[in-house]
Formats: sequence, structure tokens, C-alpha cells
Amino acid sequence: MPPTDPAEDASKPSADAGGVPTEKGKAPEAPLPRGEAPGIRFEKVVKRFGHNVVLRELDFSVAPGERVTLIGPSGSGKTTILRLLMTLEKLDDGLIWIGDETLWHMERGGKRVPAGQKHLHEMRKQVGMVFQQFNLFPNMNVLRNLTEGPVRVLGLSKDEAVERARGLLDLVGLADKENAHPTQLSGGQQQRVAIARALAMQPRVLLLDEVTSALDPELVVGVQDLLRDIARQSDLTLLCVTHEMTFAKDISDRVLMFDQGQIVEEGPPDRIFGEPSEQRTRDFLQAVLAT
Ligand SMILES: Nc1ncnc2c1ncn2[C@@H]1O[C@H](COP(=O)(O)OP(=O)(O)OP(=O)(O)O)[C@@H](O)[C@H]1O
Repeated sequence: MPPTDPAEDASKPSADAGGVPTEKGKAPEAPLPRGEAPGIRFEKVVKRFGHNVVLRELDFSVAPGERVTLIGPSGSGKTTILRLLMTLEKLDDGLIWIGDETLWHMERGGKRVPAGQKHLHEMRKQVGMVFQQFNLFPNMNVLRNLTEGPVRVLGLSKDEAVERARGLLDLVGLADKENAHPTQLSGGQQQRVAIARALAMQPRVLLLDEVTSALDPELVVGVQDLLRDIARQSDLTLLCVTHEMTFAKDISDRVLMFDQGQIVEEGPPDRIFGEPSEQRTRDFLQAVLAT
């Protein structure tokens, strides 16, 4: 049985999330990533797995700093959208824009050609993702889980990475767990570490893939509250996939109802959940509420 911790209920980021004064009087780097966030645009994106066409010339966009949630039936391709943005899957056709650059393609001699590793790497640095199954490095302690990426990928010094990691562990209510290994933590604590790890890379786009689906019910609200507060306090562009409609309502500026590879309808959460105009949305919401 994983240990329980008061931090499970301490869902709010600490009051000094914006920066605690150091001994030298210098405010450390604010834990939440700051700076201009790019928008996202899918332009006629096609993704197939064999004969299974998962995305069919999909068009949609997320404005800079906007918080958008994708809802829709299981197997409709929501996770695939996030995985394409994370470069974990390759697209078959179309373009994916992050800001004013295409993710999977680059300009060469006035032509658009498939992206090389360097371009993918640079684009990928802007995007962070929190997964359903946490995906922490099991053989590293919590602090190292947070410092590994910033040191290896971003080139931070160890001291800088540790300072950033500690600020983020404080933010997610796990300041006292930096030496613990993931297996010594509850699911809720592991997901908090995963959130902090994603933020440690200072992404400008944050992807959330059913982040509370693997948690025991009593841990869900704490993690959702934490994410809602992070979303409100940061200026990240957020794309979230969830089956939790209350969370979707809470965290989003806009909700996209997605089915069979296409957007069925979209709008502010109050309208999509209160007065959906499409029958497929009504059926989906009814089915979700019945479970
Ligand atoms: N690596 C893969 N190889 C083959 N098929 C895949 C792969 N990944 C996803 N698929 C298929 O693509 C479709 C879309 O899957 P995806 O996980 O994106 O759906 P989803 O809407 O996120 O579903 P859920 O809500 O259940 O997570 C499904 O039919 C799935 O079986």
C-alpha cells in the first residue's frame, strides 16, 4: 500500500509559487513556465494505423494561451492527436503548426520537406505532456526525475535544475519527497511528480492525456485542482483529453467534441455541456453521465 500524505489533499499550489526569496535576496526562477505561448493548428491532418484511418483531414486550432479540452468516444483518436504533437507518432498527411512553424516539416530552399531530427528536437522542446500512467523513471528518485531532462536536453547546470525542481516540488505539494523513488509514492503523488517533471522542461504547450484515469477516486480531485490552478496561473497553451466532464468544464476555455477523426462541434464549456447542438454530442454526454 503506497504511503498516504497530507499533500494529497493540499491541492492548491503554495502561496509562494511565484518565487520564494533566496538567502541572497534574489528571487529564484518562477516555477511556472512564462513567456509567449504559441498556438497550435492542425491542417488537414491524416493519421492511419494500417487500414484504420484515425484522423481524416482534421482541421482545428488552439489560440496562444488558450485552454482546450477534447472530448469524445473511446477510440476516436484523441490521444493520437496529443501523441502527434509530442512527436510520438508520425502523421501521414497534412500539417501541424506550433506557432508559425510546422512540427513535422521544415522549409528548405523555399520547399517544405520532412523535418530532420534537429528541427523535431527544437519543436518538441516547446511541448510537455502528462500521461495517464505517469511514466516516471522508476530507477531515479523524485528529484532526479525532475532534473534529468533540464540537464540533458536543455543544458541547465545541475544547480539550476535542482533549484527549478525544488520550486516545482513545492508547487505540487511534494517538497519533502525529493529523495523518494516513484514506487514509494501513491498514484496521486506520482502524478504530481509527473506534472512537475513536465513543467521542469518549461514547455509553452502542455498536453494532458486522461491524467486522472489511473488514480483511485479519492485522489482525483486533488490532482484536478492542482492542474486547474496551474492552468489558471500560467499562460501555457493547454490541450487536454479527459473523460471527466466536470474537470473539462473547469479547466477549459473551449471544448471540442471529437468523433470518427473529425470535430463534431465546439464551443465554450457551458454551451457544449448545457446545450449541445449535435445529436452525437448529446448521445456521448448521455452515455458518459450514465457511467
Ligand atoms: N500504435 C497503434 N497501433 C495501432 N492502432 C493504434 C495505435 N494507437 C492507436 N491506435 C488506434 O487508433 C484509434 C484511436 O486511438 P486513440 O487512443 O487515439 O483514441 P482515444 O480517443 O484517445 O481513445 P480513449 O478515449 O479510449 O483513450 C483506435 O482505434 C486505436 O486502436
